[in-house]
Amino acid sequence: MAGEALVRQFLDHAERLAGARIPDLVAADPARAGALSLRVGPVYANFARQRIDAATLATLGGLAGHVRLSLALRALVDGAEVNASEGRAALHTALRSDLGRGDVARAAHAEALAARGRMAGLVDGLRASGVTDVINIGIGGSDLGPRLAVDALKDFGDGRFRLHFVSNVDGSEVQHVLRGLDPARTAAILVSKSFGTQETLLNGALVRDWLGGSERLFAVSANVPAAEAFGVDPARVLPMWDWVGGRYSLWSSVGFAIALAIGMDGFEALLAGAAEMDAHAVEAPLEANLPILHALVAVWNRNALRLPTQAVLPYDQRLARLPDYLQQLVMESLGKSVRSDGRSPGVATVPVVWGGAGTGAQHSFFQALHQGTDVVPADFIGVVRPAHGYRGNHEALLANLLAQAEALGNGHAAEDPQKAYPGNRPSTLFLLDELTPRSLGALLAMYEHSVYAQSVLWGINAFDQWGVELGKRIAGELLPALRGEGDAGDAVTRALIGEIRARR
Ligand SMILES: O=P(O)(O)OC[C@H]1O[C@](O)(CO)[C@@H](O)[C@@H]1O
Repeated sequence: MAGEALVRQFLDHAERLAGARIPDLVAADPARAGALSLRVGPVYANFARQRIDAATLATLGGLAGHVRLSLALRALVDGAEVNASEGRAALHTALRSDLGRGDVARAAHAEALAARGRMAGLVDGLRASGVTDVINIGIGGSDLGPRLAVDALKDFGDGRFRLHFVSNVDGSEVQHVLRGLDPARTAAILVSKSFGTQETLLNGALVRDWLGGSERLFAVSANVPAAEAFGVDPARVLPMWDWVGGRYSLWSSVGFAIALAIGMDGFEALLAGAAEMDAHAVEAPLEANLPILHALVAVWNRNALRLPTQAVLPYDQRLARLPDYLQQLVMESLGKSVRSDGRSPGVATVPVVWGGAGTGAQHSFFQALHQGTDVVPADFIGVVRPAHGYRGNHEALLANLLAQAEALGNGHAAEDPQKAYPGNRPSTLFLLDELTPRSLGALLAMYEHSVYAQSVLWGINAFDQWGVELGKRIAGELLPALRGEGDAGDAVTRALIGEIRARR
């Protein structure tokens, strides 16, 4: 079907479903809960509480076919130049899968395996040393992925190392981390794809000097000469490549801290979980493809229901950092208002991603989710089998998870309007059998593929981030002015600099 006809259909469905109520959709079809669910390895997803129906999904599937989503996924893993503005591939899948066809993908996979072998050697060396504490110094993708995985997978480590993270250029963070550590028993990993990031270089220099030498200084970078010039021994520099985006990089040597926390076997299991999702994303038909379904629902919520934000609500304290991680993955990837071909997408793109872990979040922002004027679609993520023996707690956690999705969807009538719940608030519910390296890998890869699929549907580049450059440049120009060396900034900034300087 031609594109315009599909868009017309999409708009017709949007109008039809604008008035539809989730409880009615559920009541109308006894098979809905099963029909709108999908399992891929350890990840189960249920879309029955989304404001969609079979006809909508057929049209969305038509749109996916129209933009050749399956071919686009294949092009991604094969190493096509999907990052057009930088003339690069985005081969994060090659870090964990050998799905890619052709020389480019195969060469990338071979390089990834070689780097992983070197990383395993460094892990062994550190384990055999007297080091007790390791600091990961990096920001954005060089921080959020390792931080999330180290936190989420604590139960899988033997506790050989205490892992610490420093990302902010705010000196309080590094001060608090260094306090109480012994430089003679601490190692630091500088993680920076570019090795040009202000925060990481400043913090890295502080820690390098604090360590009093470079024997316990490691680096992960695509800019090996800069890491060496910084004083890191080449034997302790692990490679990165321009074909891996920072926010897609935890599967590379950027995951060194993860391997230190859970061992190489655990790290390999994380990659295997992601590889399972890669194979599914590339091979499953559109209508039974979890990341594609997730992406179609995201586009539906953004463009048909016009919902401006998206909540991520893990019901597992170990996943408390997932909203932060997904904020970068989604918002840096999809925060674009120009298509790759230079045209306007013509529709809204990225939602604001936010969230927090249940049940704590229930006692902070859930009031607004239930009765606020904006409808916020949510991804709930629960874990069936806990890693602790407190059965009563876990049952209460799961009961809360199920209750919140039901309450948001169905609402509740009351005579007193203050006490009424409008409901009709869509959500997707994920269940992991257990939180393991494998299931975490599969879940994160699901989000990566969904983000890429959304970018293809909108025609935007998911792999560049030009929007972060201007602020960095201006900060560089303001630095001398803050020190009192000349003038910079506009009238407001100059007034603010004056205020700061007067109070120093
Ligand atoms: O790993 P690097 O090069 O230090 O970059 C850190 C982060 O900075 C960004 O480039 C944004 O400023 C992210 O995309 C990236 O993850």
